[in-house]
Amino acid sequence: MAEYAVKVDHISKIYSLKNKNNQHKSNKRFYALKDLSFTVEKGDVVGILGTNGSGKSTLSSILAGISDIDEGSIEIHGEQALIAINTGLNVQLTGEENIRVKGALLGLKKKEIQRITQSVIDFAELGDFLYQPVKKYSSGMKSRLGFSISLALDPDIFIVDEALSVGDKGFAKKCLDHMMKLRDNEGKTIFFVSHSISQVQQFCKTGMWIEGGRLQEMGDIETVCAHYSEYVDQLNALKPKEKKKILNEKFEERVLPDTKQSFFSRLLGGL
Ligand SMILES: Nc1ncnc2c1ncn2[C@@H]1O[C@H](COP(=O)(O)OP(=O)(O)OP(=O)(O)O)[C@@H](O)[C@H]1O
Repeated sequence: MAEYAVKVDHISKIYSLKNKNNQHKSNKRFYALKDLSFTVEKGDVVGILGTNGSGKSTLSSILAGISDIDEGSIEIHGEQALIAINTGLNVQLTGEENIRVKGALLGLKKKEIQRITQSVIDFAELGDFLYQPVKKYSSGMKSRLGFSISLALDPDIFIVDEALSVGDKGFAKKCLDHMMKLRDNEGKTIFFVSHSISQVQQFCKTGMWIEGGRLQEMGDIETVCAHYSEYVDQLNALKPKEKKKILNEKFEERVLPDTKQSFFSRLLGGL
């Protein structure tokens, strides 16, 4: 049996960019993630850091098996669950129906679905809202439901993408305490995406810093958090004009050269 939970080998994710008028996809392509390689051992708790648009959610959905990769390969050992804002819930259905649908999709028996429902009732503390359509939930309530369903399904690998940022502080603490128990007593593998450096530092063993779609640094949580904080402070200290210039350069580095040649360049190439 492999000792690692995840092995990622030179993966990239490419998106097509739309033209300015937003009507058609252009032939410009963009690296949301570029050439990432890393291994995560079973039982590790990895905090994923990075500024806006750096690629954290893209990586989360790849690790959860929801999004494909365009280059490289990925090996996952164990069942994964993504816990993210607005993911995995059908808003037309009630909370309780969402549990039943999820259970049925996973091929669970009626008794197991009942156990999960009870566990969600106890953990989410949504009261009668569990029987209301999810479209009537606040974002914090959706987070409570999504989190509680994933905990009850008991996967091997949790991918928590900013899911605690919308709930109230009490619920966030309850979730973190619960995940700490899973980390310490059950050796679950956890990926934890958050903009709260202190939360990541407190909870995770390993730090992963993604910047501009690339893996900037991975290692001991204290070191990675210190380097990332320093970078954010430096970025924030820049004048708006300088900051804009750097962000534009970083964006251009991620754009692939046009693959489709214009009519004239094809004509000239043929000469
Ligand atoms: N479906 C898509 N089509 C085109 N581009 C996309 C798509 N999804 C994400 N991107 C782009 O890929 C890049 C990485 O996005 P991602 O959501 O992974 O960043 P992030 O680090 O999670 O950001 P944030 O901290 O703001 O949540 C961004 O530039 C984003 O605009």
